[in-house]
This record gives sequence, structure tokens and C-alpha cells, in this order.
Amino acid sequence: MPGQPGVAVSAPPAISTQNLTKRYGALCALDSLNLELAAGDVFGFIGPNGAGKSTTMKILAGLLEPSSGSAMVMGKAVAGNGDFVRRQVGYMPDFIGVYEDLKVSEYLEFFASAYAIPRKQRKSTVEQVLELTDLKYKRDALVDSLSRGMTQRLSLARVLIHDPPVLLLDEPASGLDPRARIEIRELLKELQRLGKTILISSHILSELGEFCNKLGIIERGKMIVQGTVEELMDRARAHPIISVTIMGDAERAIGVLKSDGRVDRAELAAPVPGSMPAPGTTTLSVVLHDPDQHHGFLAERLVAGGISIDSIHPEKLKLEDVFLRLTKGMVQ
Ligand SMILES: Nc1ncnc2c1ncn2[C@@H]1O[C@H](COP(=O)(O)OP(=O)(O)OP(=O)(O)O)[C@@H](O)[C@H]1O
Repeated sequence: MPGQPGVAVSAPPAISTQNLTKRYGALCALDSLNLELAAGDVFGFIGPNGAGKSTTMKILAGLLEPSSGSAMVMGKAVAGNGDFVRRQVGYMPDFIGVYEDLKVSEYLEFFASAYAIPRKQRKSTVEQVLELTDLKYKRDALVDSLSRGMTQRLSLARVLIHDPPVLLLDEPASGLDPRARIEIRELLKELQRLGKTILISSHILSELGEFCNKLGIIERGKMIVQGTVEELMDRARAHPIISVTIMGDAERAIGVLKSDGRVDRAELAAPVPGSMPAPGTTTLSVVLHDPDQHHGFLAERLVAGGISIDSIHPEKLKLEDVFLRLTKGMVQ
């Protein structure tokens, strides 16, 4: 029973959506999205342009009304609780807008006053977020004079002003050079350490895989796969790929492998960027029907078929491969 002494009451999810849908005329921008983030989760929301990521964030921030379904933040419905949601959520849109003749510190003080932070505390609050985002040395610079990387850090500083537990970050690393990307990533890790719940979008998986504990891919408004990083890895491990490098006739080798009932698939492997195959060799990708079957028999079959083997080994799973495999055939 909630509230009874000695009985643990589980906290509501920090973010949850049920069948969240947004239509623009005939276009379904978001199609029955179900999402759940516990406090402290960092959810990587991956999808190409136009997939529905910004739409989701705007609805969660209370800036857009869904066509149907519901969204909750920190246990309360977004609809009808605007003030509560604005205090719980820091929403960083993909563009900051134009602020002519405004210094970095003035910009942040403006937002501090908008969030009704008492005048006495404003300066120290602004100093704290400048420190956290490593922008102290830019406090007197004009907002319009900042580089893209600094602008993104300032955008993050702005959403941290009222210290919200939930952050919605729309492509914070887009348009940044590699160094600025690393700086943003470090900053996000710091926010994760501070216990923030973060929904962060990107169209690049490798940007998010490293520090998110949950990931989801959205395409044309539909979530195709989602889960914890471990769950997704486990699902992909259920169908391990064995990399077989042979010398000689690849088509014949594929024929030999496919003639064995234990082999589910045998095909030419996709080329690995940046690596050159040894001359005269071809690498094949092989999937077995039974994931627990040892791959040793493949060598026997190839040798019996007169095919020379260079190497046989199970592929190491990278997160990118996992997603490619899990979304194969589903993404058009
Ligand atoms: N106000 C609007 N009127 C009509 N269609 C819209 C509107 N806003 C968004 N859309 C459409 O809804 C779909 C989802 O857009 P959304 O901005 O959520 O995608 P996204 O995944 O954030 O893409 P991006 O990476 O480009 O920001 C797109 O097809 C977009 O064109």
C-alpha cells in the first residue's frame, strides 16, 4: 500500500508516453510511441531527419499538443500541468534563436529571472552553470559572437539554470567539429553523474552509444527497436555472425556452406571501412541456425569441398552492428 511504513513505494518514471501520436493532416509524425525512462536513465533517441524526435521532445516539454495518447513527466500528465512541467524539464531545441547585443552572462541572467530565481541568487546560479559548461571565460562575450560549439554549451547552460531533473536535448552535437563534440560528450557525462534523466536525440548512433544506458531507433514516427544496451546486445548475440575468410572461388565456398543444414545464411561480408582484404582472399558472413552450435564444422566442410581457409572467427559485436542487424529489413 502506498504510504505504509516499511513498504517500498516505487518512484514513477521520470518520462513516460503511452501511444503518443501526432498527426499533421495526412502525415503521421509520431505513431503510438511508448517510452519509459526511470530517473537517471540516459536514453539515446536515434533517427534520421524527419523521424519524429523533435516532435516527441516538444510534446514532452509542453510546447506541442499530441493528437492522441498521453505523456507524463515526473509522474504528472504534461497536459494541464504546464507550470510543473516547465520546472521539471530543461528543453534544448536544435536552434538557439537570435540574441543581438546580449552578453553570455546577461543571456543567462535573463533566463534565471524568467524562472523566477530570486535576484540575489541569480549571479551565483549563472556562475555555477558557466563553470559547469566551461564558459566562464566567455561571460562577457556577445552571444552572437560565439562559435557553434560554444553556442551549444550556452544552450545547455540555459536549460540547467533552474536545475531541472529532466533534460530533453535535441541534437546537441549536430554541426560540431570533432573537438567540440568531445567537449559536449564530456559535459553530458557530467550531467549524467549529477543524476539527470536525459532524453537525447541524434541521427548518429556512435555519438550516443558510449554513454546512454537505453537506446531506441525511430523511423517515420515509429519506434523500431528500443531497450537497454545489454538487452539489444543480447538480442543480436542470439544470431552470431561468423566471419569466414577463404582463398579462391567465393561463390563455390558459399555453395558448399549453404549445402550444410546447420547453416542458416552464407553471403559475402560487407566491406569493412578502412581495412583492405589480403590479396586473393574473400570474407563471408555466416549465420548458423543454432546459436550454440560451435563453428568448427565449417572448416571441415570447406576443406572437404577443396576450399582453402585463411581464417574463421565469430565477429565481435559493436553497437552499430547490433542496430544494423536488429533493424535489417524494417528500415525502408
Ligand atoms: N508544424 C508542422 N507541420 C507539418 N509537418 C510537420 C510540422 N512539424 C514537423 N512536421 C513533420 O513531422 C515529421 C517529424 O518531424 P520532426 O521534426 O519531429 O523530426 P526529427 O526526427 O526531429 O527530424 P530532424 O532530425 O530533422 O530534427 C517530419 O516529416 C516533419 O516534416
